[in-house]
Amino acid sequence: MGRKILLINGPNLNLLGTREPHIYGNTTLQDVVDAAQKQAVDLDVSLDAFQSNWEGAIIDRIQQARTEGVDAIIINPGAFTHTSVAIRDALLGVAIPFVELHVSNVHARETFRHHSYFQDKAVAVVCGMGVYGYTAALEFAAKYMKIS
Ligand SMILES: O=C1C[C@@](O)(C(=O)O)C[C@@H](O)[C@@H]1O
Repeated sequence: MGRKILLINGPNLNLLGTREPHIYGNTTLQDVVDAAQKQAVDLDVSLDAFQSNWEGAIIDRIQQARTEGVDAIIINPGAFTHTSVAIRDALLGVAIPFVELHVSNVHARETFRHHSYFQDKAVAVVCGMGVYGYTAALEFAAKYMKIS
């Protein structure tokens, strides 16, 4: 088995597929996770997926990742992207390389979405590819991302 990858989705991403479909599309989070699990088998990596609407739960999950030997994290922090120093600190605290992911092109939206507390620390930032971004990020994390 290859790398151990953790996929984290933050607040309101449980509503994917029904939430503002003109922005986020019609694919549900369950569909995204199922497709990612199939892709993980093909890529010979182990994938664990976690979603929470709670900042503290996301921080706890990130801290747990260190004890599990997770090699890489893919995170869509949702609105916490633009607010959370605490999640940023958690990612830096565990020192696990991560990819920041957004379904929508945040730079083409409201100005408050242009700033990210993660972008300067992420190995890569994926945005505006719709849910295909999850496929791209997983392939990158499994095959090309440098891990320490
Ligand atoms: O909840 C989200 C989803 C998002 O991270 C995206 O996937 O495009 C973009 C964020 O600005 C927003 O708050």
